[in-house]
Formats: sequence, structure tokens, C-alpha cells
Amino acid sequence: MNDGAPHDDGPHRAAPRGGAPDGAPLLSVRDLRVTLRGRGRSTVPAVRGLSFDVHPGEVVALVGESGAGKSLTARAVLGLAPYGAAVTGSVLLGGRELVGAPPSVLRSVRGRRMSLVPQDALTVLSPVHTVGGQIARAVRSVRGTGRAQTWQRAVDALDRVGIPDAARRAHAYPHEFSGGMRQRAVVAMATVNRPDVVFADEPTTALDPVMQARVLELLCGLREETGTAVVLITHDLGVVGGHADRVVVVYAGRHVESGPVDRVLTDPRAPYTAGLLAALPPRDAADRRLPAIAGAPPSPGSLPGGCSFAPRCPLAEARCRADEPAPVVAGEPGRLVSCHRWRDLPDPASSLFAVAP
Ligand SMILES: Nc1ncnc2c1ncn2[C@@H]1O[C@H](COP(=O)(O)OP(=O)(O)OP(=O)(O)O)[C@@H](O)[C@H]1O
Repeated sequence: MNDGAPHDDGPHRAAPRGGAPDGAPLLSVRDLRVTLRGRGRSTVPAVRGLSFDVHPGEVVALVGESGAGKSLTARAVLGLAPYGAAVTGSVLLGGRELVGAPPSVLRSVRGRRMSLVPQDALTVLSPVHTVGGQIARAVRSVRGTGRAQTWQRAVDALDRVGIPDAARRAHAYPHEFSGGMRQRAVVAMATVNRPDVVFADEPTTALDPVMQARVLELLCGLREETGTAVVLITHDLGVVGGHADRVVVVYAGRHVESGPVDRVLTDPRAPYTAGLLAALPPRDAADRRLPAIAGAPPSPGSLPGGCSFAPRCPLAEARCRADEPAPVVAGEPGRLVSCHRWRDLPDPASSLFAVAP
């Protein structure tokens, strides 16, 4: 199924890999919908028609508040949607359709072609096996290499993510690693088989700011080293600049705005993006009050009619409450916005949002 939304073209920086012809997206997600089971016989539309592309070696950020459907999107793309969820739309990886593909195909893709650094990454590591042993098992799951070579791959992966003295540390247990080292070990595990795309779901939330920056640099640096593309999932638009090439802003399971990160961050087209940007703390003002978007996102079980952001949007008018906007090209190639009033944003767009009382 395809909603006919304009495609969100992005750059392609690395050599083509993963079966994508030159210039074609490696991963193409179209009209992805994830519908969960609600109470009784009800259904809950948690992801509602998301479309985005990932090109080889590209870093794409999926940004939105808690509950926007970011994690479910990643899980659905990887064939890991929760039990009972209905997934429709299209997920093409190197031209191969994954929605509806048999579990054996999805298993062969995971780890080898696509991998996930999950939100609760620190629980991924088993406390009773060495870190190197767990990474070696991930290698064995996709390759039939010999024991010594497999172990060496695990050590190299730990070395690549900056674990000092990796050959020795590979024999350590997770509790012998600091939180930051464990987080890096999980990144090593997700990247050891050099997948085409890594989904990194809030990979830095448990870390201090210095370690956050290191892990992001590490993940996003993978494209230079291995050509791996990264889908960076975050609620923090602040971490996106400097790390991602393109950003897809999501609200209540729907596309809000997408485009090159430098353009979206400096000149947002959607009121919601403007609100997220207005709420970012400036570097110079520790004590200054920041504007906040009034209200909270709707729960997917009780969405308002029309645009889901309308109840919180200072620009909302009657048509916003009646019709859900579809993505349209927003004045520049490669930029899409799903907002009836994108042409009416003030300059600066952040002035739409007042300082919180
Ligand atoms: N297994 C599940 N069963 C029921 N509801 C779920 C399940 N997983 C997610 N949801 C619901 O689907 C919606 C989207 O969840 P999701 O975890 O994708 O959001 P998110 O944008 O990743 O948020 P966060 O940043 O907090 O992780 C939320 O309302 C959530 O409560």
C-alpha cells in the first residue's frame, strides 16, 4: 500500500551497498502503519502512514515526543512488531519487500543487513557471559567463520567502539564494564556484522553528556568506516544537529516534517517542529525560561479529528480540526511538511510559542 506521498530524497554518500542501485535508497519505507490491539476488540493506530528513505551511509534522525511511535516504527521495519500488531505498507530493503515476508527471511535480514540498538540497550547484555563471548555469538549467528577468527572479529568490534585494551576486556563480564562501556559494547554487537542499516533507539539517554557525545560520534562515524547507514531515534532535536544528514519529525504516529537537518533546524516549516526547536535550551542561558508547547500529545487510542497537533497548535483553524494534512513538498526539493498552514508561519517560527509561565 502506498499513500502516494512525495518521496523524501536524500543524499547518498557512501559506495552503494546492500543491493541498492547507485543513487537508489537502501531502505524505502512507504505508508507504514502499525495497529496495536486495544482493550476488547478495539484497535490502536500507533504508526499511521510513515514514509521515509535511508540512503547508503546516511544518518537519518526520527524525532518526536514520547509515544510518537518511533520505537514501533523501528521494530516494524525489523520485523519485530509486538505480538498481535498489524503491520501494513511497504518496507523495501535493497528492493526486497519485508512487510509480510516469512519469519525466516526477516531472521536472515536482522543482524546481517539491519540491526537494532534497542532503547533498553543495557539490558541486552547477559550478566553470565563475557562481553566478547556475546559479541562472538552475534558473529556466529550470521557467519560460519572459525573460532579464532570469530573471536578476533568480536575484539575488533570492541576496539572500533573505543574499548581500551579490547583483547583483554573482551574476556570481562558486563558488570566489570562502566555504563558507558556497556553501551558501547551493545553498539559493537549491533555493528559487528557490518549491517547496511543500524537503528539506534535513544542510544544515549542513560549516559552523561560527555559519553552521549562519544556514543553519537561513534555511531555516526560508522558510515565513514563501514558505510553503514544509521537511523537515529530520539526525542531530543538538540542531538540531531551535527550528527544526522536528514531528519523526520513524527507526531502521534504521523509524519510532520522532513528534510535536510540544517534546513529543518534553522527554518522549520511545521509549527510542531518550531515548538520543539523553541524548547531547546540555548547554550548561553542557563536560567532563562524556555517556551514550551502547551498540552501533551494525544494517546493513539484517542486521537482528535483532523491534524493531531491542532489542539496544541497556535495556528490551528477550522480545516486543521477537520482534515488530516498529507505530506506536501515544502518550497524546496527534499523537504516535506504535513501542515495546512505551513506557509503562514511567522518569522521567526519560534515566536509562535510563548514562554511557559
Ligand atoms: N507492546 C505494546 N503494547 C501496547 N502499546 C504499545 C506497545 N508498544 C508501544 N505501544 C504504544 O504505542 C505508542 C507508540 O509507542 P513507541 O514506543 O513507538 O513510542 P516512542 O515514540 O518510541 O516513545 P518513547 O520515546 O517514549 O520510546 C505509545 O502510545 C505506546 O504506549
